[in-house]
Amino acid sequence: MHANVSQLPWPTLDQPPFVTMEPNYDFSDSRAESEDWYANINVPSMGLVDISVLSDPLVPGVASLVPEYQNTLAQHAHTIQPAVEPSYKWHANTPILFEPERVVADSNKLKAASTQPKKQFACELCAKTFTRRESMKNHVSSVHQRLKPYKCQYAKCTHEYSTPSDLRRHVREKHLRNAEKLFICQGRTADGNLWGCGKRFHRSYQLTGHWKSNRSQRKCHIPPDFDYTPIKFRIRFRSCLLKIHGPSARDLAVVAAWYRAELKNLYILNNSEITLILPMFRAVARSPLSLARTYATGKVTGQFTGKPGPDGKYTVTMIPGDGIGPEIAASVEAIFKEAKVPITWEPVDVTPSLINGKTTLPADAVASINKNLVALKGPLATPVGKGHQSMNLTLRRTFALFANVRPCKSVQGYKTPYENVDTVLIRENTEGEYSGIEHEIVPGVVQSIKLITKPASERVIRYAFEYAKSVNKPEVRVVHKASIMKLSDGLFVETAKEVGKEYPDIKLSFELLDNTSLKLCADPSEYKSLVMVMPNLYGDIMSDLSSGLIGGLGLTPSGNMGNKVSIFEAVHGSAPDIAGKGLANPTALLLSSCMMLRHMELNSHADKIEDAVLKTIASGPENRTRDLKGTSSTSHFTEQVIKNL
Ligand SMILES: NC(=O)C1=CN([C@@H]2O[C@H](COP(=O)(O)OP(=O)(O)OC[C@H]3O[C@@H](n4cnc5c(N)ncnc54)[C@H](O)[C@@H]3O)[C@@H](O)[C@H]2O)C=CC1
Ligand SMILES: O=C(O)CCC(=O)C(=O)O
Repeated sequence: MHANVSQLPWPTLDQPPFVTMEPNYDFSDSRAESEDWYANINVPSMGLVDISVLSDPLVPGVASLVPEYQNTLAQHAHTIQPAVEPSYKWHANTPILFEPERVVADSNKLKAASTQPKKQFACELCAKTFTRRESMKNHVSSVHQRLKPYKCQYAKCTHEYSTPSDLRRHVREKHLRNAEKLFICQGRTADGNLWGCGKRFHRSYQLTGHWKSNRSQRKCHIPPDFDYTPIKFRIRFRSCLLKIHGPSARDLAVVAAWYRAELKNLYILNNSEITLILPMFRAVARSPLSLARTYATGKVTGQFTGKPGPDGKYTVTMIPGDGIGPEIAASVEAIFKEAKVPITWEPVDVTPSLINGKTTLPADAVASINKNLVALKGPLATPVGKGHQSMNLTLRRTFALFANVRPCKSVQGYKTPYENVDTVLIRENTEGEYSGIEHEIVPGVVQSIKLITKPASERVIRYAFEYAKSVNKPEVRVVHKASIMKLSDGLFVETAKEVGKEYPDIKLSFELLDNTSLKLCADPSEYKSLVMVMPNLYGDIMSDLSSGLIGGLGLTPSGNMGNKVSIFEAVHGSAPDIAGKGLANPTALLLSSCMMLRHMELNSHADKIEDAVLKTIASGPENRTRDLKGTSSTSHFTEQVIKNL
């Protein structure tokens, strides 16, 4: 039978998958980390099984918390991928087949091999194996001596080592002595058993009665009666590195499923990955889980550099906007006040003025945004077919807000035809069809110029790649119509191909806009694992289309990102049909404000507000606004969010 692991049914989890423990094993012995060790203890083995099951959403959280680890993550992008339940990703180099015959064959091979002297000490830097540890060490020092590619990643630590195990030892001894809440679990599965060890971090768990230690020998023994009941895991372990070796894909799946159910953050990694990201885990283990950024913005550009005032509060420019703008802005302000967000709003007016025939922003508004570097904006109405240019576009051009990030995520508790929609598109925000270069050639004939430039295409496409990296999405998809607009969209596509070369770990794909529209409507699940990037108008349209998939424009936030300034706003417009009636849904602006808070690194406030908003929507139609088939007014919704804070 050849069944691919991903075809196995997702296991049911009535019981924890571990029953017995490996008694008194000294985990400080590095042999535990080599494949040969498993051969020694005669586990019928299909080889070292490395699976990369990552529970989203920690990776983006990690990346945002410790930017210097982004490279590490990028290097391992091929193995570190967010798991999309219920499938799991297996190590790229280790195709696993659920193949009982092979297990038997493998164990026969092992038995045969055990009669010969074993070459069980592998050089970690090349493929050579040795029968004696000393020979292996001699080989390392003579062949690889001068190479010290393994650098300690702790801040201010400059140690470099030639082997991963040396680096590992250094990290353990120098940096992890006082680690808290970090659990490294090394295990194997056989008949569903798992054993593990907290190494010498057990003290912080206070699992008294279960752990014995001999600190002088730096050893930790797991007594045979160690009780791994899930409740302890649930309480104690927030981040867990779990390494599983085993003969049965199903066992691995059960363990993975169990841990995913019990732990918010689970990574299953191979040895070298563990070494590399250990410090990162340590940082994360000490941080709130809330660092996971759901409505995230890319961290590459638009980094917020503002500083709080002497009162500890940040000043943020508030543009209430037109139509429903003031109503939804008031809702945000009320909720922020109750949530005690350390922000002082600086309201500004952006009524346009025509100076030398150009639509111009009021100088006060420009000064405020330049000073505060961040703004929250309600919708601004633009007259159709006449009158001033769009103030929305003027703002984006004035502050060079070149990338518009538009995430769109199903709202739990509000049912729509598709569940688990999770798309993100990045819209070029300064030119394209929105460049506003239009003229009448002769009466009845007008020309509108779609301006596409290489620099603008390049920066938004690079932003899309960096964004994909930071939220751990493996693919960037360029949405275009270069079949028709061969030069303009053609330039966008060609630029993407060039930029894509800088990101070999991220897949670059292309799709015609009409096809994307069809596919998004027919089944948006494919778009979960990628970031779309596209010229301006396409982004505008596709983001409204995406909003339709999750319940409408009242739900979708956005961020206009520049290198210095960023402005956050809902995707929707001023909704003149419901303005002043108390019917507006403030969710989109609230979620935009959460994006803004995360951009400002005020993550816990963002989480608190986002949770309260989503909880309110899920609580029933009486607390939902009319656009979500509810009966609530804007003010009632706001009160409920405040109650749920
Ligand atoms: N970024 C911005 O400030 C944008 C401004 N606009 C401007 O907004 C004005 C109105 O444009 P429309 O085409 O009508 O688009 P719109 O987005 O304002 O409204 C479209 C539909 O969605 C509903 N809707 C939108 N937001 C809602 C919310 N928060 N709660 C409940 N229902 C909501 C409206 O009632 C309407 O039925 C125009 O002047 C347009 O130029 C349009 C899009 C974006
Ligand atoms: O400025 C406007 O009226 C429309 C702006 C727009 O298309 C957008 O924000 O998506």
